[in-house]
Amino acid sequence: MSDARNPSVTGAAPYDALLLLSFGGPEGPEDVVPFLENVTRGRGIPKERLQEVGKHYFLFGGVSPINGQNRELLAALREDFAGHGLDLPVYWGNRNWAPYLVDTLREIAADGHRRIAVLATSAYAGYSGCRQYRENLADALAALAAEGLPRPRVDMLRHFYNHPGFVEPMIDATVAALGRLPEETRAGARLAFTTHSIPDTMAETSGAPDDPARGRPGGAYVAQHLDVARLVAAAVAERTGVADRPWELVYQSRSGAPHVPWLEPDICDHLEAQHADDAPAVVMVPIGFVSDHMEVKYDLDTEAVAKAAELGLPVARAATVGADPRFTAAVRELVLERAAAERGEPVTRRALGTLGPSHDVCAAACCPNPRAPRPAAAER
Ligand SMILES: CC1=C(CCC(=O)O)c2cc3nc(cc4[nH]c(cc5[nH]c(cc1n2)c(C)c5CCC(=O)O)c(CCC(=O)O)c4C)C(CCC(=O)O)=C3C
Ligand SMILES: [Fe+2]
Repeated sequence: MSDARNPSVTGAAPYDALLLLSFGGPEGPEDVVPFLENVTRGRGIPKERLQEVGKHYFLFGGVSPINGQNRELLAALREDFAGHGLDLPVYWGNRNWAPYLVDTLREIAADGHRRIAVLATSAYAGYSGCRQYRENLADALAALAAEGLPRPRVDMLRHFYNHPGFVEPMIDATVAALGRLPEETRAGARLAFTTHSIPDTMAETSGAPDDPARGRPGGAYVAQHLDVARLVAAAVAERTGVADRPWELVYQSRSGAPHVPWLEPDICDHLEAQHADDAPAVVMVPIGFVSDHMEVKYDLDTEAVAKAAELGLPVARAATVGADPRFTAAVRELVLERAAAERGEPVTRRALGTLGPSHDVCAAACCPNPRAPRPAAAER
């Protein structure tokens, strides 16, 4: 018997598995070049940029922290689900490194699962965090079909950038980072919210076709980040009693050819400008990332920290959400919410800020591929 008011009884039906879908990263020096080849296949990233990024990985022994973090998240999700009577197996597959998505989907199919909820480890709209994952799913499903295997139906869970379980840990992390600054700089310290830079054109076309931000400078990608930045800044103001602390949304990890415009300013240029403007200190808050992977470890903790040291500007970096129990609870909530919606039951979709919950099912024109249209799964 199912009871719509009690998720632990109703469970996640119609879903019979959750797939954690992520980027993947190298796990040793010999993995670095093949990993980068996987990432950049057909993307026109200059060779010099690839050599440069390869160096970032070699600096850390050729090991990206991202796979370890996903293993932690996977374990935390399983524990959270078990602790709340949610009997739903959780699988993990990546776009660019083992365990590869296609292998995980084969395993899911072999285990008899036919309807899968998918959580991409990417909080915001945009080609890289939305459609590209759905293209990867379409490719993997096509490979299963070619092998004569049953293809599970896959549904992507909505973007979680404004879910309280994602935003609240960031507020705590920002307050904690302020506390690590020299005491006399804390009240005047400024906040630099950082995210992955993307090409301007990719930003402008990000989001659903009927999203009011679509087509405006920065599109849904920037609008969503600004909403989160405002939320965190307002909560931090309340918690610290500093009402007018300056903040800005800035970017990092730019790649691509120099003549192609990408979102700016870069975090390092921003630190220089803050120093020139007599900022006593800056807290870098990586709101664009769900865990401390290479973008955070190198571009912020190594490069931006070195820039700040050169300037004599005190900086601290706020922690990412990682496997915070509020985040694993949010994932459980998103699964149960979508499952209820698929069963045709009324649902409450929790979301902070001004933009409301993101759509459940992407339109065919959501977050278009900047190069050429390709088949994508999980869309109307
Ligand atoms: C929006 C966004 C996110 C955040 C959302 C999300 O998390 O999904 C993200 C995450 C990540 N990006 C990552 C790594 C890389 N991204 C690259 C290249 C690119 N990223 C882009 C965008 C994004 N990327 C774009 C527009 C490109 C240009 C090429 C293209 O048009 O696709 C390249 C190529 C070399 C370079 O130029 O950097 C690498 C190695 C890793 C793994 C880190 C680790 O190993 O720990 C993660 C989590
Ligand atoms: Fe990236």
